[in-house]
Amino acid sequence: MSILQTVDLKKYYQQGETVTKALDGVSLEINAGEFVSVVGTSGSGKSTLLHMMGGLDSPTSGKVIINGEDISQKSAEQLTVFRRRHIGFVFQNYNLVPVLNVYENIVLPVQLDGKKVDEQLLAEIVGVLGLKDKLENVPNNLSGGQQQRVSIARALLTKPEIILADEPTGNLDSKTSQDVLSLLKVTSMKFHQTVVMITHNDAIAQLADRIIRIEDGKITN
Ligand SMILES: Nc1ncnc2c1ncn2[C@@H]1O[C@H](COP(=O)(O)OP(=O)(O)OP(=O)(O)O)[C@@H](O)[C@H]1O
Repeated sequence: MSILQTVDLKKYYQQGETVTKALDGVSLEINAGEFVSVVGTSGSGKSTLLHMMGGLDSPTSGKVIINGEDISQKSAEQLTVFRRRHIGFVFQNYNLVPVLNVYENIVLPVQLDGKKVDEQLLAEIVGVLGLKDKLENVPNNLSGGQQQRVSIARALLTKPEIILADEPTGNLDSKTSQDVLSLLKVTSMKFHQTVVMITHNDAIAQLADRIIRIEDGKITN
């Protein structure tokens, strides 16, 4: 069953006379539970695609359909709520709040949504990710790999159907990258999530169930 679909998605940027076709007619379908990587060289359109899929930016034309809903039709406020409830983001630079400890960082999106923290799920997630002993640390006292595991825990706790990861291992060495990604794979399977991960690293991409290749804003495979 398709959980995420893009239909002839285009994103053009105009600067003066120049038009950059960051996405130039991308149609793809991702099934529920799939772990997909999006691979392409620098400037090929990967981040633009992920931003459109996550409703962080709107397309020039085309559709993004998540769970049967066309998110391109939503207002900015509707999108904010939709993102918080359905999509988890993992970024290369972790995006943790430095003054909050690990526990506070992980529960922040749930609290922002006015929901009660599922402490049992949280305990399970931090157990799998090996963060049980780190809950009171602030991010600065953690290694890059640990910080990325915190950002994965934060994404998982809101129980999103889809996790969008933009170069999640971009700042990590290759051994830590493999460890963090294996954990992302295990946890997303355990909690029945779909993962779309951007990378320009072919070895990392191979860990996915399927690889989508993008070049000059077009899918090439
Ligand atoms: N806000 C913007 N204004 C103008 N051009 C943009 C903007 N954002 C992206 N682009 C252009 O769109 C194209 C695709 O950019 P995008 O960031 O999606 O590539 P990418 O594959 O993620 O690259 P990288 O791996 O270097 O992050 C590039 O040519 C980029 O310069």
